[in-house]
Amino acid sequence: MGRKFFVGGNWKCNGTTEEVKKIVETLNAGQVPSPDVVEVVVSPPFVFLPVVKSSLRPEFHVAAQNCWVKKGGAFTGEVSAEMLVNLGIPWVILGHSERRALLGESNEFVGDKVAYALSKGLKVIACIGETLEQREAGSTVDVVATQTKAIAERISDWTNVVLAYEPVWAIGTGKVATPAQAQEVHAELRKWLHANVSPEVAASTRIIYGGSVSGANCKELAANPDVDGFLVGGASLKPEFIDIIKSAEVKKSA
Ligand SMILES: O=C(CO)COP(=O)(O)O
Repeated sequence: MGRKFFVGGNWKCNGTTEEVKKIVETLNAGQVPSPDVVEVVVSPPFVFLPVVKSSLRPEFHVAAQNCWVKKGGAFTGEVSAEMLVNLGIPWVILGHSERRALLGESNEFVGDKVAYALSKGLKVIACIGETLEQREAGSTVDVVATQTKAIAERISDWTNVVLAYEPVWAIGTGKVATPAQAQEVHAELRKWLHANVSPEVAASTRIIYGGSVSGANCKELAANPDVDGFLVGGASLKPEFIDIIKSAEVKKSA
């Protein structure tokens, strides 16, 4: 299997030049496990990608927070997958719930984006997750399976995909999923991949958790067998991100 622990930092729409410099300094000074144990990817806003890429320690990588669904052209305000490749940006986050909810990105649109980005050689952190209403209605597994299906139907190779389960009710709310809640959905997703894609893809695809992950709760979450890492929002802007990266050690000793 060998699913390497993955910790992503999604900076969202935050940061000034000065703040970005400070965050990078903190990341560069942090004592973290070796890249054999944990893969670290930080995702600043587009405008800061070049400076972060050039100043960040070399074993950490960068991700864009979005890209356009097809080849660039007359799409004002968009950034294409080709541009990210041209700048040497290896990763992109797609389908974040904030974009799904606020910008109306549908499952199909996200699936198309994932397929296009992969076809251009980008690695993709694909986000899925249910709202509170959906969870309370008992449809969590259906919702995340439908979101995953829209991706699975459009791609044939999962090697460069990390699936980020981010329950919407846990994002930016301080209300983290319990380790049992996270494990349950991750296990269901792996089961879905096993049945609908392949046993190999189910065994090798990293499924990471996002939603109010902090230095205080990361170890307990990381201890779950199907939690292969995190996508961190607010705490990725703070020094505690280093502690979250360190939670990879929990796997090593498991
Ligand atoms: O949306 C997230 C990461 O993509 C999670 O955000 P928070 O960690 O701030 O809840």
